[in-house]
Amino acid sequence: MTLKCEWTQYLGPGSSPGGHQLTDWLTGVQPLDMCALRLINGSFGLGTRFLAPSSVRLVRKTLYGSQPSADTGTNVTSCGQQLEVHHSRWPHCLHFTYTWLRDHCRCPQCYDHKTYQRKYEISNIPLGIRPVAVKATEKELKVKWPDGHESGYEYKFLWQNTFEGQQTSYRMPQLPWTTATLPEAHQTTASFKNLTYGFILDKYCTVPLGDLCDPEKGGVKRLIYAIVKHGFAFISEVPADIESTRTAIEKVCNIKNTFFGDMWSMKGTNYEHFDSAYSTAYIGAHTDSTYFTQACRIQVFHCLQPATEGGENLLVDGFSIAKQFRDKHPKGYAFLSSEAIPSEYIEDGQHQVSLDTIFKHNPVTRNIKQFRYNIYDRAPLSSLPMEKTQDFYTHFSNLSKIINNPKNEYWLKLNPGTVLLTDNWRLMHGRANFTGARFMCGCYLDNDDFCSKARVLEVQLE
Ligand SMILES: C[N+](C)(C)CCCC[C@H](N)C(=O)O
Ligand SMILES: O=C(O)CCC(=O)C(=O)O
Repeated sequence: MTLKCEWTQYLGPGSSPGGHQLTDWLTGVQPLDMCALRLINGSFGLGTRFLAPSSVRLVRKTLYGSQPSADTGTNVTSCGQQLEVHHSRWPHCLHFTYTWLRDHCRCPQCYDHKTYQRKYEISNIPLGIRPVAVKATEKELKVKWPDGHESGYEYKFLWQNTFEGQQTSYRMPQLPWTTATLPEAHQTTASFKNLTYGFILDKYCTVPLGDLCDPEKGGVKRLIYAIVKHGFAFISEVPADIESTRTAIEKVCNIKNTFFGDMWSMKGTNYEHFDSAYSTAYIGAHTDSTYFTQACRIQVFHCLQPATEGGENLLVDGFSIAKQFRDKHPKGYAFLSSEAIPSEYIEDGQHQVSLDTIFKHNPVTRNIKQFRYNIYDRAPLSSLPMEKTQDFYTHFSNLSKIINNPKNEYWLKLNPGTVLLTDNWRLMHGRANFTGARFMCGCYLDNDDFCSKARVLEVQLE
């Protein structure tokens, strides 16, 4: 049951501080479930409102406040220059400063709904702006400004676009794993010793190519969902050649062109690029492109021809490593989250350099956003004063011990037909040394393009 409340239309700016008279604010009971709005500042009026009982209690508390009026009990407590809005479908109320509200006006004069761009000059908004009237309708919060301008805000817009609203918004869970907690079907191949050739595909992490091609089947969304959740996923039933791999990946996202090319391939014999990836050597767990200021986001591998012997791939979850390292070595975690380390890539015509930390965090939530770890591509350690270098080596080698713990190593054998996608901002990869004509192709996807695709498909990212 909800209550229908009616508030008088009075109240203009300049009234005395400490509250304003509201009369007949509670007039009846209605079985309606709508938004509730509480006037904090009390310098303007509201029209007919529908309030949930809990909101009515809030309103009463506010109206009677700390200094209830002896006569009518309808004074409004002044709580600063803001509105507090409570919607029956919100788990908590939200506060809005008037400047924020004016800045987020979505009327066609202020916002171009065709280009999704703002249209006004911010310095034209007086920072002390206050509305002359506020009204909460079923659909939106309406605000009238002193110059006659009117703004309307849908409640969904307000919830989705405030810091406070975002705190409780749904985010796709990222599930850090060790080999003990990998999705069940993967565990059979979790240890290098027990490696079964041709890993078992599991329904959580594998999307057949046909499901990517048919929009009805939602394959792209499922694939992205799995990559966000576990840091990796597979596309199965892909013809084992470079062009078919390209076509399959392009269903997901544009391919990123780097100096390795858009689609690249490695034979292990010809050193097409001067990097150990183009040899037959063992490569320990690492993330790629630490030498780019923005590392490639997704790493794609399609093994078109397996090795005669060896050549298995290794995956290690960097977010799980981050957690283990932070729990065991909090000082080391703080050090490697704040001290920047240079990385580089050098070959004929190329000298790529990037200076950044190993752990990177979302500047607002502080959650880990990226793990950058590559022992091979570290540049000379010129970013730290010599007196800090001993600390660096201590923390870095402690980190490396955790990375090399077999409980974090998931080894798998890639076979023609199944394409592996890993989140290179989270997962490390590596490979065993090999013999034979192993032929691997793949490509990278850019961070911005991949995240954009995820958002378009409504996968809520961190
Ligand atoms: C993947 N692909 C074969 C194109 C390049 C491999 C580059 C490896 C480089 N050391 C890095 O970690 O970025
Ligand atoms: O050959 C492989 O499977 C992986 C090579 C590698 O580590 C890389 O390309 O970064």
